[in-house]
Amino acid sequence: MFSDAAGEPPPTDRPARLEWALSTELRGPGPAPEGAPVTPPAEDCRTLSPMFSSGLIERPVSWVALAGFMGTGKSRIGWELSRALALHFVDTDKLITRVVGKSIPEVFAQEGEGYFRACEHEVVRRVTRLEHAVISLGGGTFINEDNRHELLERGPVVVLWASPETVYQRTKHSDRPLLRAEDPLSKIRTLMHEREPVYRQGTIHVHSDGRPSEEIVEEIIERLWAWADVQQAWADAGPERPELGERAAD
Ligand SMILES: Nc1ncnc2c1ncn2[C@@H]1O[C@H](COP(=O)(O)OP(=O)(O)O)[C@@H](O)[C@H]1O
Ligand SMILES: O=C(O)C1=C[C@@H](OP(=O)(O)O)[C@@H](O)[C@H](O)C1
Ligand SMILES: [Mg+2]
Repeated sequence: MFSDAAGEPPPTDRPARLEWALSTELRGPGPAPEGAPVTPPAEDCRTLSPMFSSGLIERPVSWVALAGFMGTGKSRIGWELSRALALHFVDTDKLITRVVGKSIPEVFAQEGEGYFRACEHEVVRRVTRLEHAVISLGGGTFINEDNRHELLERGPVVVLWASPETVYQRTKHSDRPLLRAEDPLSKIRTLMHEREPVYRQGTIHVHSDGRPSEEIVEEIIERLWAWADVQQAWADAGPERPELGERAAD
């Protein structure tokens, strides 16, 4: 059932499978996620342009993760953002489905949520070591404290936000195991309310309600430039930078 583009069977143990799945993902951008515009690349770019790691492309960051509730657009916006910034794209859910060899609903049903969360953690540890990548997380990935810590240590985490109603509209025809309920909208409201304080710990927050994806991507890039400028200013200030208390009094 599984073979990579070269026809090689994947390894059987999980860490090696993870490396294998990542290497196949990083070979090229793969198909656009559901709903994303399929814009033909300027050149055949199964692999990214050699310029992408050469320092010749100006971009605010060379690694960024997208977090947020289910249906806020992490997978789609992440893919579009990766095209705009000429970075690799990794969707952690997609990676898990490749590693385990099952869809996300099958993993939840057959292996249990705990197993899925363990896979998620392994994937986080691996993707935080990548260079030149946009990482779209699953909705629960950032909720785990260890994952959150590792991600925020690595780089900016952009949190996408949407109202429960928008999330419901965007997810009602898909199978998200956690949203299988008699009243999915209530389930969305409850779970979103529980998770909201944790999502607030992200670096940059962007609303996605009623906005076309291009506009969201544009805002993320602008906000990443502003964030990178601040990081640079702090780095330039060196050890003489004021303590937090002094800054607050400025
Ligand atoms: N800004 C947007 N406007 C309209 N539809 C969107 C937008 N962002 C995402 N979608 C659609 O909503 C659905 C869920 O998006 P997805 O990227 O899978 O969300 P997530 O990964 O956060 O669960 C997909 O069908 C996607 O095309
Ligand atoms: O919020 C969550 O706990 C989950 C979100 C899903 O990803 P999306 O946010 O991409 O739908 C997927 O990882 C899994 O169904 C669990
Ligand atoms: Mg997703």
